[in-house]
Amino acid sequence: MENYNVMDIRNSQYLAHRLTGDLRSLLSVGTAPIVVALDGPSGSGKSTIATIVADTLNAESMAGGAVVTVIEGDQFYRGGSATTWDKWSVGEKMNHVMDWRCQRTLLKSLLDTGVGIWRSFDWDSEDWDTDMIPLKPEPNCCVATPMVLLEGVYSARPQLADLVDLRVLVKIPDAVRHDQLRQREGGAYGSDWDSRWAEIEDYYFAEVMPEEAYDLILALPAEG
Ligand SMILES: Nc1ncnc2c1ncn2[C@@H]1O[C@H](COP(=O)(O)OP(=O)(O)OP(=O)(O)O)[C@@H](O)[C@H]1O
Ligand SMILES: Nc1ccn([C@H]2C[C@H](O)[C@@H](COP(=O)(O)O)O2)c(=O)n1
Repeated sequence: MENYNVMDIRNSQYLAHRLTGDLRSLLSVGTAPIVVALDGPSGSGKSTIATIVADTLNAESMAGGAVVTVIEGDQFYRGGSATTWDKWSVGEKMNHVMDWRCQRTLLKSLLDTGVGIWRSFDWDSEDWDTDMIPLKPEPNCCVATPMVLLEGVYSARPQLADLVDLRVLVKIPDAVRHDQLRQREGGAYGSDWDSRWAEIEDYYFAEVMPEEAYDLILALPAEG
């Protein structure tokens, strides 16, 4: 019997397989470019799932060109210093943590012109935890493919709703998610992480985007 309460890459592969099937169907009926938001709490496996889905659908492409373009949500991180962060209300934190205006401009440009240009947060900068908000000097550029997959926590937020065709929530047991975060972040994942990031994620998934606000919940089957 499968155990869904332990960290196992097959669980992300299973979720990716399910999403791939749904997106394949959508691609056969939707008008390109179709915009999909892959949302879920930090560490739930969104990036891993998005990569598997895109690799699978792109490999199937008869014409040889990419079918799915993945845009990584953490490129839009704009959190700032802990001092500034602590002064904000939960709503202000949610509004600031990711630059949804930049995401909006990018998606709109992809839909209107077929091309999008933006600058990513520089996670390698010494200044990542300051109010300076370091951005990489060289811009990113992408062209619209039949499907654009914006992955990242808050990607299904109401401020982007008119540009998004399908809102997907990745839902895995919290204990597994915490193990995945611990694996990725190592020592950086501790009590500070919970107080700094989990508070707004909890607020967002309870008050702003509860499960019923999504078009698709990507969850592992109930055990039994
Ligand atoms: N099913 C899995 N089994 C084991 N490790 C996994 C699984 N899915 C993801 N991981 C690992 O867990 C970590 C978090 O996964 P990933 O980065 O895909 O999540 P995420 O939801 O995109 O996270 P964040 O939102 O914080 O960026 C990564 O180190 C990834 O390699
Ligand atoms: N080093 C850090 C610090 C903070 N985060 C936060 C920001 C989001 O709440 C979340 C990740 O967002 P996603 O990658 O899902 O778009 O965690 C972080 O990721 N890393």
